[in-house]
Amino acid sequence: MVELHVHLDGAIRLETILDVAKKRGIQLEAETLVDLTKLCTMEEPATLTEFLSKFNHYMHVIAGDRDAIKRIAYEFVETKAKEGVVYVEVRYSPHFLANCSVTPISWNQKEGDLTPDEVVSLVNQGLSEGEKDFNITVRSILCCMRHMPDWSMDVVELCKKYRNDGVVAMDLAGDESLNCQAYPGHRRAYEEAVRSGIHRTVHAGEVGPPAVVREAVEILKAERIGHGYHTIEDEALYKQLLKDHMHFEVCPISSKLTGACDPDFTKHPLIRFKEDQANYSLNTDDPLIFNSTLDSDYRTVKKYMGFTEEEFKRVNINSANSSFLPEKEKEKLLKRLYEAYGMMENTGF
Ligand SMILES: O=c1[nH]cnc2c1ncn2[C@H]1C[C@H](O)[C@@H](CO)O1
Repeated sequence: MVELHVHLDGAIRLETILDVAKKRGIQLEAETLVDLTKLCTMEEPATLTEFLSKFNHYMHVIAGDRDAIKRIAYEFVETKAKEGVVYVEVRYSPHFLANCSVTPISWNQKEGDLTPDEVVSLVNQGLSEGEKDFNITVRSILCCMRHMPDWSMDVVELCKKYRNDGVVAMDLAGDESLNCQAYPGHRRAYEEAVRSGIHRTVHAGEVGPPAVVREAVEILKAERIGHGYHTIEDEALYKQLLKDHMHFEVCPISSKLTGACDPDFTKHPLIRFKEDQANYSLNTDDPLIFNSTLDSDYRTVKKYMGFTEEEFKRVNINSANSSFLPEKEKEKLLKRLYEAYGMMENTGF
């Protein structure tokens, strides 16, 4: 399987949070695994804002700690390898994990000496050690945050600096009610990304209207759309994106629990994407918070949306094709998939 949309800070092991908190002498609101699970995970549909508030319960444990940051990256790779993923692009905000050279410092941390730049270097180390030990390919995407436009230029500069060290693209995450007209910092950063050949994805149309998707494509020059469910409410835009083979990074379980989509999966926009043979991937988004795995997302769409093995193959080949790997590496990944699926190379979809 190929996974293109998963947040590193939404994919931390609860055991690791408990362990690091103990080592650092940090007080948590929950002291046992059972209580921490209740605190950090969601079972019922809520809102994106409620979902985003879950990060407040544990990010202060990991942020600012070099060992912890490297560890979550390494463990992430182990988890994905066990799930049967062969290629994954994992995303995070370097600024959220830093405690210096960033304003404001997040999660009520005291100022320290860990910069966003060093965070990227630590995550890269953890990911590449994991790649070697678990034999899968991992690349990363650095996130700008909607409410922090002053960080965005930094993010694109970090993408440029680490482009030969596993960083393949930039993203814009967070609360999409904050549009880019009001926040020109993001637009400037995305313009710089285009100029420098940095790949671009944008969270859009997850809970927001099709206008946010249009802005992502037309102004930010997004090459992929994070979620994008509400695109189908603007038929002309949707048809145009279908024609352009725009890639939608779909996260089924996430879309129910964040309140992005109707909780009745049989009414999900993904069904329309499937019927139209759109270009999309299937992803976990934040498996820690949704208490999910890539397998549970696949099982969900199989059970409620009539997904077949053929469609899963098509989805993964499209995902590999829409990955932000350079052409040569993309070809290698596609070859690995074709072989695993027992397909000839030219029988793609
Ligand atoms: O599904 C999401 N929509 C918008 N923002 C999100 C989602 N999942 C995680 N994030 C935010 C919270 C994380 O701290 C940040 C970077 O990974 O991205």
